[in-house]
Amino acid sequence: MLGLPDDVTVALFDMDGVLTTTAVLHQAAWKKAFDAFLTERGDTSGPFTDRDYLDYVDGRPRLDGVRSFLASRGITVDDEAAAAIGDAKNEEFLAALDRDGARAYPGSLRYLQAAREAGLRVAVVTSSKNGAKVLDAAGLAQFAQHRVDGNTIVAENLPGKPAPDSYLRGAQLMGVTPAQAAVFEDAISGVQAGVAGHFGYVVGVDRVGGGQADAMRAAGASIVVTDLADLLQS
Ligand SMILES: O=P(O)(O)OC[C@H]1O[C@@H](O)[C@H](O)[C@@H](O)[C@@H]1O
Repeated sequence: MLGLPDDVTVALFDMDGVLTTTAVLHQAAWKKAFDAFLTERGDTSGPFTDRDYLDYVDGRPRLDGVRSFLASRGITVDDEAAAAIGDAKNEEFLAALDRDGARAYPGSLRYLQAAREAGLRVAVVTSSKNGAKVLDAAGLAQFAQHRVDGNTIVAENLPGKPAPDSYLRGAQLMGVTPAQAAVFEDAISGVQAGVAGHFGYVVGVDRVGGGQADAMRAAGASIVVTDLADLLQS
């Protein structure tokens, strides 16, 4: 009924782009911050693109995203400069969140309600330090028994996605083995994390089209859907 293997008793949901419509706000905030940085530096490699977001930033903790994108352009900066780009991005993101708000995808809300009715237990595993704020704004905090977020990752010194550690921490908090948990992800780095952690099922949620579904399958996703409600029919 939930479209998952029978031995899966816990769902570990990524947040931005899986449960909430906020992935686009992150992407736009990153573009503003990186383009300002590149312009200021007189860099001629071109502006930050949609492809850059998907390949280097999507799903990763804030500073990992900064480092990963800059490395792709052959740019190295000190810790202070990296943090300043991350801070600028967060200011943009918080302003956009105030302006546009965070909404749950209707299909994701239906899936969470169905999960609750079926007794599937739920945690949220997000790289974002704004996890609590976004879940509250979207009215979804009530569904999650535990949350691993960007603050947990820093406090516990966990390697970020694509490493599996944040999801493994989520499974541990829920008291299950990875084989008993399903991972739900919209980022390639997150699918890779679910596969690396040997989770029982890895659901890729393709919100962008293009080659994303194929890339998720190549990364090892068990199934790719465009909306969580698609799983309710399977
Ligand atoms: O800057 P924050 O809110 O801590 O978020 C870090 C990352 O969190 C992830 O959930 C998003 O996919 C990324 O786009 C974002 O950069």
